[in-house]
Amino acid sequence: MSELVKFENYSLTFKTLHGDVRALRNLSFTINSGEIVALVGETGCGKTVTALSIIGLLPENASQTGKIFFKGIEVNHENVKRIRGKEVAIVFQDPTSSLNPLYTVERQLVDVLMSRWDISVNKAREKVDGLLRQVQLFDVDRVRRAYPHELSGGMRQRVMIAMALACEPSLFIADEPTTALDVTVQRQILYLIWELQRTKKFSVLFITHDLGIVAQLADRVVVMYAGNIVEMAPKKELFSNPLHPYTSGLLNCALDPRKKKLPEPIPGSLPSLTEPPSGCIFRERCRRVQNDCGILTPELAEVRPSHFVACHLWREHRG
Ligand SMILES: Nc1ncnc2c1ncn2[C@@H]1O[C@H](COP(=O)(O)OP(=O)(O)OP(=O)(O)O)[C@@H](O)[C@H]1O
Repeated sequence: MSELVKFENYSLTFKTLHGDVRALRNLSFTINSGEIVALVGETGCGKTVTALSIIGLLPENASQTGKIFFKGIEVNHENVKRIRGKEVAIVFQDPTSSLNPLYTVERQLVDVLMSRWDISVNKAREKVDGLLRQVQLFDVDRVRRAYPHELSGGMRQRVMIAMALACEPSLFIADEPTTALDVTVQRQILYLIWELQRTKKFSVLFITHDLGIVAQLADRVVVMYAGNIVEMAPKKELFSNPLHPYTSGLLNCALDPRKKKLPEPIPGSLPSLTEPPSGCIFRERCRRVQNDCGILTPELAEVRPSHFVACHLWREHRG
């Protein structure tokens, strides 16, 4: 498998009136061609800004260090526009805010097709039916003419996915695409993404805090905590052998209908990103904290094949 996206010691800071928010710290990971990588972690841990960094959609108060490569070429101000909306398509949680309420579905798909492929309106119109069918919107005539408010949440999300497909991306980023939908529609949309990935072979960066989704969809999992990658492994390995206390905590938190008791939450909350604690970023909430944890920052290291963890507990196992 070749590397499609590579983060190399990438850090991102937001300058604010209350100080520097260290949103991402020293991220190093890859998304390979044709794989589904799940990015998981609590709200505010940096999942969305990681995705936005790939397509350079960052606000003016952001400053970055380190590098991001796309297909082996470093992403910069000049080439990022060729990547955004062309090589990389993104679908967000709330399709309502991503769609233009004043335009029909057809108009919005035509706009995307024309700007991506530099084709005529008529050529673009011809492609709309095919795209709607690919996302299983079979009532094509009605959907083409519909405004976003005339569609259900699930249908709107399918339209968003159709807009992403119109770009024929190499990377499809799905940022909590099912969080706003009810459970049955959620499953349908997930299945659709999975099926499209299998046929079109694009890579997927799937952002979620739902480990149930990860268990079904992902090939590999990257666990983030307060802007840091704390663990990274193939899905089966991560679920059967979680090494970081934070990952274990997340897995324990998952609701299991077979258990009689409510799962125990991870105590405490995310640390300040303006004044992060010294040493290990997770130590204030960790049940297995040791003396070293307050002094040394654990590095992400491979302790089993393809299994990386940033935790002093596994220091002896580093390769
Ligand atoms: N423009 C900004 N200025 C200052 N801080 C920001 C800005 N954008 C994001 N942040 C901060 O960066 C951190 C990471 O945010 P991000 O949206 O990536 O989290 P997330 O893991 O995607 O959360 P969620 O699951 O809620 O979407 C948060 O602490 C957030 O407040």
